[in-house]
Amino acid sequence: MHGSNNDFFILDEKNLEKNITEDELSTLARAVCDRQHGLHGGADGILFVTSGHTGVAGKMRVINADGSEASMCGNGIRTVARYLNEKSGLDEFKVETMYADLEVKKSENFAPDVPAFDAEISPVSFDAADLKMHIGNKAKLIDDLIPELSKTLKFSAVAVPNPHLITFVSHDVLIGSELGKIASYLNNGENPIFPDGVNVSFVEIQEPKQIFVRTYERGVGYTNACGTAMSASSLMYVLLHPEQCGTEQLISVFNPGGMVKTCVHQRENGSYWMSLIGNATFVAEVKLAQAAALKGDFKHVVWNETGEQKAYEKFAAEVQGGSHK
Ligand SMILES: N[C@H](CCC[C@H](N)C(=O)O)C(=O)O
Repeated sequence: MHGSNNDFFILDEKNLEKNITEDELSTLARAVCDRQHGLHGGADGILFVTSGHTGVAGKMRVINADGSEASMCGNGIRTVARYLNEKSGLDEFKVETMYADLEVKKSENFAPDVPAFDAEISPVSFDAADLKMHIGNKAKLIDDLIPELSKTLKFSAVAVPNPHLITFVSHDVLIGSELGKIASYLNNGENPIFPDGVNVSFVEIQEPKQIFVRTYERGVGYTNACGTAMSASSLMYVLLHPEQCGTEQLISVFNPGGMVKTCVHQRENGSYWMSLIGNATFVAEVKLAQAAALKGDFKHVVWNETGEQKAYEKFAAEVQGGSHK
């Protein structure tokens, strides 16, 4: 399944032939997601769906393509919401994630045969501890320089709850090589600033309430879109450009894979959360022996396409015209 062509294999614990260990789950993700030797061209990660605790329709765990686990996945939770909606018949429910049970609900289709869901993105924190960020004794980083990374770009760091490093840039910088350089340094090999890595996004403001977000993801690399990054970028857009957009206002967020809508909300206690509204496209139903999958042997996979991808590509082509890309 995918959200904005940020694609995942959804693995429902109920379909396992036998229990899977933590190591096997990590090995499985690396095997099936590999873009060269993986399953049907690979994916950006595995979303492992289990029953979860009372009060939720299911639980989502996020395993990146490199086998690392993340606390949240914005595009992913919309696809899990669709998966659970079709299993349960519920249009509005909660999904358990590592740090919170999040509200999801079925939305209006974005286009014919492009189903959409609305997901709560929360909790949000600016604290260095929650970001596992070390920049001197800074407790937060809001629109500030990190000289080790860039002499000119100003960054903001926010956990939603997975960690994001965001900077607002010109179109030329957005499409340049700076993002890859900075994100590779922070994610591939040791670095003292984000020892656990961080998702890095460059954001271009195209017009009021319309931004373009390009992300290099921790544990994956460049993706077509990153839902939590688009949500975090929307929050920083509202906080740093209040003259253009406030809370409770819809933002169009374009990305290399398509477009989503976001909205920033602030609770009575001052904390923020975001709505992330976008497609949840079901590409194919996949059947494969568990032992073969673990070995990266995909010769006997059964792959049944749903036909939805065509409709999504048509939608993405139409909206990209609107993003003065
Ligand atoms: N790579 C992310 C997890 C996947 C998030 C992304 N695919 C999304 O849609 O939010 C991390 O390690 O924090």
